[in-house]
Amino acid sequence: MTKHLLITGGAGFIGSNFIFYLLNHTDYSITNIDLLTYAGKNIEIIPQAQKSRYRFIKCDISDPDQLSKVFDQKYDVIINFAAESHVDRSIQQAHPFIYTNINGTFNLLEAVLSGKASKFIQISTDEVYGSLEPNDPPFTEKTPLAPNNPYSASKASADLLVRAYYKTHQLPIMITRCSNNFGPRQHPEKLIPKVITNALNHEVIPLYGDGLNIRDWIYVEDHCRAVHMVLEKGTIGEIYNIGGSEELTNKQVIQLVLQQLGKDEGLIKHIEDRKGHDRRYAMNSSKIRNELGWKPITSFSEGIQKTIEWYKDKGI
Ligand SMILES: NC(=O)c1ccc[n+]([C@@H]2O[C@H](COP(=O)([O-])OP(=O)(O)OC[C@H]3O[C@@H](n4cnc5c(N)ncnc54)[C@H](O)[C@@H]3O)[C@@H](O)[C@H]2O)c1
Ligand SMILES: Cc1cn([C@H]2C[C@H](O)[C@@H](COP(=O)(O)OP(=O)(O)O[C@H]3O[C@H](CO)[C@@H](O)[C@H](O)[C@H]3O)O2)c(=O)[nH]c1=O
Repeated sequence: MTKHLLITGGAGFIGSNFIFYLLNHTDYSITNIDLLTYAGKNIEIIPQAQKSRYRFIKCDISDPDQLSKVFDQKYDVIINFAAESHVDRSIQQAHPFIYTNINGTFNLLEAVLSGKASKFIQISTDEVYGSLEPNDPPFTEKTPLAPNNPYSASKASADLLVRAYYKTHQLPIMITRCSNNFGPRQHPEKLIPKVITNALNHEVIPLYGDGLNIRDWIYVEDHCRAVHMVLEKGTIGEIYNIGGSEELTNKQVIQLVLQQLGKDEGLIKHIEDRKGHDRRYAMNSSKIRNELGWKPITSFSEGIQKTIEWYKDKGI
């Protein structure tokens, strides 16, 4: 029987890529709910052949009244991508992060508890584990949570609520924690789209601090494929780390993107560091690789080429 999924945050970067992935690779029906914040701009035209399997409802997941209206049917799965996602904004103003990332997740868990969906997948982040020193081994699913900024603290709080509903109520949940995504449809407040759009517009590229902070980059479609595998084959109650195993300093990332754009490094400008800036993230993904047979297939350089092409086509 065709599955009917409730996807939250499907107008954002990863959620929209995930919806396109599912529409192209499965026969699932999808209800996409999104508040359409400044980051929710990816409400795109769904091809005619797929329209009958898709609907969009504007909804704030933190508002129980609005949320109750989307449960005009029971869903097989809720996949929660909706979040305030930008660390710099959480340092400026934390309230929306608490409101959406914690309260929103709580409301969705309550909906599952009252029988409105059969399964719940929480889309989380490597940032909940905090920061690594240069020689530390990558994060595993057993690494203790140690978030360092309001965004990551709100995501870790949500993860703990998900865990608690599993332990207390045996709610059928799973959690995925992914490293830094890049690819089409990402908001240009994030590093890679900012480098691409600023460079194409001959604008300065701000590099925080010494530029030697390390992130583990993954092409968004590899993340989408991993979440799909967790949905199909994951074990209830489990956490799955997802990483690209492409550790690069921010300076290297910018240099590689500029090289592929044929642009000059003179555009890079070192600026004041981010407060509480995590030094290094790196993911050990051996659990999802060994248990579910997933691995990333797009190299950093190939993913950057596709991403650049998408932003150029969009007319930046
Ligand atoms: N971007 C990454 O590198 C990355 C890595 C790991 C995990 N994640 C997680 O993946 C998820 C998606 O991240 P993203 O980069 O696509 O974020 P995004 O900011 O691009 O998209 C978030 C979406 O959530 C929607 N939203 C915000 N508040 C809402 C609310 N109250 N109700 C309903 N919708 C709301 C926004 O309108 C937007 O469409 C987030 O949960 C994030 O924590 C992101
Ligand atoms: C926007 C910007 C960022 N940076 C630096 C800060 C970080 O070390 C690195 C990447 O920054 P961002 O693109 O904001 O991503 P980061 O803070 O790592 O967080 C991202 O990756 C996380 C997963 O690790 C996700 O959970 C977050 O939602 C997502 O936003 O680049 C700069 O040097 N200059 C910039 O202008």
